[in-house]
Amino acid sequence: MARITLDHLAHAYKPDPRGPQDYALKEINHVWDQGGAYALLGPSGCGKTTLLNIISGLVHPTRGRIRFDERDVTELSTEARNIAQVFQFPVVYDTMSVRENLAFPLKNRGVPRDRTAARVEEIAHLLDLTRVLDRKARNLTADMKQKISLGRGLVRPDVAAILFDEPLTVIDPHLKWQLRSTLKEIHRALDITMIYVTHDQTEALTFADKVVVMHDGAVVQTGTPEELFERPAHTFVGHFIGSPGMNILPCRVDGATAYIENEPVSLTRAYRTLPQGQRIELGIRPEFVRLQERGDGLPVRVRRIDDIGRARIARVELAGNALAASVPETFAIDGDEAALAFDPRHVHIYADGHLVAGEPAR
Ligand SMILES: Nc1ncnc2c1ncn2[C@@H]1O[C@H](COP(=O)(O)OP(=O)(O)OP(=O)(O)O)[C@@H](O)[C@H]1O
Repeated sequence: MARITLDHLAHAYKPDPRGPQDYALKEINHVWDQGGAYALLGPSGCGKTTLLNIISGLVHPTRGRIRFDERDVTELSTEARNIAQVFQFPVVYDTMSVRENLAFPLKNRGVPRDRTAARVEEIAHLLDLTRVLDRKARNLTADMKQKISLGRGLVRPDVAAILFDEPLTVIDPHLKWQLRSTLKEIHRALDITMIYVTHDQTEALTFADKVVVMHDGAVVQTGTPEELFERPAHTFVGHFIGSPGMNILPCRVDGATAYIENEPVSLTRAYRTLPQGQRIELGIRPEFVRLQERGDGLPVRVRRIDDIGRARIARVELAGNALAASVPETFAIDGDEAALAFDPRHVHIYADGHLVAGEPAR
């Protein structure tokens, strides 16, 4: 078990990288605490697998060091790093029984038989595999096989960390929810550092205590699910997390007021020194924008109202910008004219995509 430190780590697949555009992984400095449940979240091609492969030792980084506790492991093989990995597709021995599959990583390392047997029982119990322990893996479904792969990753108690790369890809949708919660419980029970790579925000937010969000080869925010929701550090995080994502609108800011075209929006923070020449935008999540009758608030045109089960979301147009807003249960629309009320505590200001802190408005 270990704390994993990434120290000025960067990677380019090209042999002679010149600018940031040549790096699949731009410089990252990060500490994965011992025992943490982390998700590495981002769209396809953002560099998640590259980073995971650097941690496991499958890829040697172009620059920087990687340490497990105080030990520099940058030059060590995967084997020597003592990392367990679970991939998208099951890695099981078809001719072996489930019990033999689970025992394999321990047998390989010379763990005594009685300890192996007890650990296999424990992991099988956590994954609900007890009743199939003596069946051959060959005859099981893809879901079950992936559970065995998970079990083989989890079975070694001494690993520095377990890395999961999109482990639920082959799992049947109705089982995914169940297995996500199971993995979370297993993390609590085993106290092992786990890093879970996914492009699926639901998987990341259910599994992880801390989520590392990547975009275009760079980490754009590391935070708890609440922090990512409440205070996205980058417009990409606002947009990528949430359903629908954050509304992001071009604006002009004067002290503690933002203007969308000429419509004023009050802010709880003041922005006296916004960077010159950068793209200034306002971000607010649909959950904090309320649709109401024309009168007070920003005038909008309602394009449509979607019922998304737990809420109604209005798609509206404000000064030529498309926005999503919450529709209160009691609100009934007449025609397409309405207004919006922004909760000022949840309005954020961004410069070239990055959150600007501002100061408390007086
Ligand atoms: N072996 C390789 N050689 C050259 N370029 C690569 C290699 N592996 C990945 N890349 C490139 O590096 C970038 C990051 O890829 P990576 O696989 O790390 O992203 P990802 O976020 O894991 O995406 P996905 O979920 O699709 O696997 C992409 O532009 C990809 O094309």
